[in-house]
Amino acid sequence: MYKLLHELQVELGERSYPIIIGKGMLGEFDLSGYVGGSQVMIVTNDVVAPMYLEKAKASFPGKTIDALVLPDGEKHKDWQTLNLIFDALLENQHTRKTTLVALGGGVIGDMTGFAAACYQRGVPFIQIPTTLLSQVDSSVGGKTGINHPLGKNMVGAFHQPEVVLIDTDSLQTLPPREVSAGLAEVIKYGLIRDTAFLDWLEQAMGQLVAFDSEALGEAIFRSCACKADVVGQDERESGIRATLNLGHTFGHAIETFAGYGNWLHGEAVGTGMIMAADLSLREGSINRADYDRVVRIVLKAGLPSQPPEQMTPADFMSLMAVDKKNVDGKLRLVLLKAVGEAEVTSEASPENLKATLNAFCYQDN
Ligand SMILES: NC(=O)c1ccc[n+]([C@@H]2O[C@H](COP(=O)([O-])OP(=O)(O)OC[C@H]3O[C@@H](n4cnc5c(N)ncnc54)[C@H](O)[C@@H]3O)[C@@H](O)[C@H]2O)c1
Ligand SMILES: O=C(O)C(=O)C[C@@H](O)[C@H](O)[C@H](O)COP(=O)(O)O
Ligand SMILES: [Zn+2]
Repeated sequence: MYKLLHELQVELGERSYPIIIGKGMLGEFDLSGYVGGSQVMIVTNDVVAPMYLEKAKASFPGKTIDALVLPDGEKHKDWQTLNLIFDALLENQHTRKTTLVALGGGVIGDMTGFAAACYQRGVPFIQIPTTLLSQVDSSVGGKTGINHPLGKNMVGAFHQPEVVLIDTDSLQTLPPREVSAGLAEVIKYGLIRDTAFLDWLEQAMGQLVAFDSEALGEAIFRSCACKADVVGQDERESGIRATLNLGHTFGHAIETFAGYGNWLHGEAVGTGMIMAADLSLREGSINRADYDRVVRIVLKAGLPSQPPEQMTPADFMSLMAVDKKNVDGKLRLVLLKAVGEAEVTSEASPENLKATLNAFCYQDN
């Protein structure tokens, strides 16, 4: 029998939905009430399927279930793989009443959500995230999409799920590197809006990297609460939601430069948050002790603190020029006003930005 730990609600009027967090949920918790029609298509990958697909099927009693197993990895978050979802839906005669189910990490969640946003002009979908990163971040909020060779998440749609089901037991099979990657987004919430959470993370980090189930459950709950609150205020990123991008302007540039999948998203965000903190220090909005605090917690989570060796300041500048936050050709960055408070600004001094890039890149332009 499952154990329900927490239930939260993302408040978005008629698009509101619950986030259900517990242990032993997969296969035990009945999700069929969230499926409008009779058809379900579970989309997963070749790493997750052997571990969790049969269990996931058992969460939809009474439904006709098809499953699609995609190749694993960030490098497959692309048009070709997305098309495999449409192929499978059409080959199996899925109608407008079908429900897609994303079973896996953020890559599967983003692609399945985007397929759901597009298929026959939009069908419902359910998120069953199985990585720490997807449980604390990507399964909540309705950002869906794929990568383009020239930029991360450049093609996509906002499309909210019907429900997010989080089984914390699934984390026990994750490689340690993936837990660290998920912790980057967890730390992000502390840095942008919750100093009490950051204090807690500093003392709980040892347990978190050691897969302590209770600590992970708490981190997931508090992260989802932060994200649900932000998304509830600003579903389509016209304001406060952009602060969830702390570290991502630098981080997305790193992921694109390195070739999708060579740096994990969370690793790039970890280094990106340190670079954003360095720029915030140069801008005079945080002090040296704050900066050191950011570096310490990122390192304690087992994340990298330097971009790839071959990456130059010019590489950063050209890749950051396609960031989705930019307006009228002007870079907009998320910087720290304090530890626990973030702002989106296009006013960072070009000299300070140059100094940050020079400080972190091994190579000159
Ligand atoms: N939509 C959003 O709001 C949002 C937020 C953050 C990140 N993202 C996106 O999410 C992606 C990163 O997600 P991710 O870190 O989950 O990566 P991922 O989906 O690639 O999963 C990481 C690895 O873990 C494997 N895996 C999944 N569950 C497992 C389990 N329980 N046990 C063992 N292995 C398991 C996967 O197959 C994969 O190899 C990026 O594409 C990023 O851009 C989106
Ligand atoms: O939900 C959001 O909003 C975020 O920015 C969460 C990020 O962690 C996530 O990586 C997101 O996919 C980035 O979005 P993008 O619009 O910068 O591509
Ligand atoms: Zn992210």
